[in-house]
Amino acid sequence: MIEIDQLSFDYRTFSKEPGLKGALRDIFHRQYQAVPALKNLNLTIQDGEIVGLIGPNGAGKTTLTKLLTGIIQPSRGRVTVAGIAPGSRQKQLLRQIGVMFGQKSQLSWNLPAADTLNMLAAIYQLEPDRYQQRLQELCAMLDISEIIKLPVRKLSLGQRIRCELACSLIHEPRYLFLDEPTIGLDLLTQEKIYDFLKDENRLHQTTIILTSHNVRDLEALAQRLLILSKGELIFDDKLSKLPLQIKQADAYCLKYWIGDRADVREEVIHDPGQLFAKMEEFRPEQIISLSKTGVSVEDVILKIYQREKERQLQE
Ligand SMILES: Nc1ncnc2c1ncn2[C@@H]1O[C@H](COP(=O)(O)OP(=O)(O)OP(=O)(O)O)[C@@H](O)[C@H]1O
Repeated sequence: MIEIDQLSFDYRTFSKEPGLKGALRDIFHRQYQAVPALKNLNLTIQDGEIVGLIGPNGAGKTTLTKLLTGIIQPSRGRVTVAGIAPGSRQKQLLRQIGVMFGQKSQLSWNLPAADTLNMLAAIYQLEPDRYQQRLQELCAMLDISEIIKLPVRKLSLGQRIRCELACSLIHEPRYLFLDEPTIGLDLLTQEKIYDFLKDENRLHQTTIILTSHNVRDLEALAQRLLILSKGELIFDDKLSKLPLQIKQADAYCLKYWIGDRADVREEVIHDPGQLFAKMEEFRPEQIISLSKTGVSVEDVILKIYQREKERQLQE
């Protein structure tokens, strides 16, 4: 379980004066400022959950991931993962954490991914049989048996990301942190990654914290959505509970003819149940078209960002 209690984090920064004089002045009278990145966050994530984390640039998502993986320590408040403070960097916890950044690689450019996997097995002191078994499982699930033998520089982005995922999961972590895992990937490869992550979560009850600006990722995977804005949690619920009702936003436009073919009618129906009932009334040839319209989850999230920005400007 991940428990976050009144968690705050401030970066300490200073402004640099321009020119040589400014640089000299800075040495003796440096003006420090605290940049609040997270403010009094309260949150509990149960084991086995897939949680999507989203928010505008600068909202504090990376800071939260860094706190949860022990890269930085809280300024105030408390965070524990499996009952241990990540900042303590205890081996017992680090072995249970896997991290993958879509934009940063943990692979060596000139070496095959298999070498990195072997190195990780040594670092995590994986028992040889267990390692081989896990490697085979990941190779089969990610379809990388041949790819891991090639130098990383020869791989496509999609192939590399699949190898990165294998590296993040080779030690069977209970908590997986993913940051923009599908950035730059084509739709088909994105789907493959979604299927893999769903299987990994189902088979091993891996808790997944997914940070992404790609709403498709969140729709495909996240059982729960967290929206951060200016270091505060402004939404924590299922996607279907987004404030502008998605149900109402979804609309089905049914076009059909009755009597003679010239009598064409169009109806907009919101409830899928009603839609099916309506379609039962017709013979298949009477239905001219059926299309889905309405507001997408992406539109709703954009509206939330805009509303938050307006609220912050008014304050
Ligand atoms: N090393 C740093 N020193 C000072 N301020 C920082 C530092 N890193 C981040 N910040 C500030 O902390 C706040 C949160 O940044 P963070 O990187 O966590 O946001 P984010 O939600 O991950 O953004 P993005 O979507 O752009 O990656 C921002 O105001 C940012 O300017």
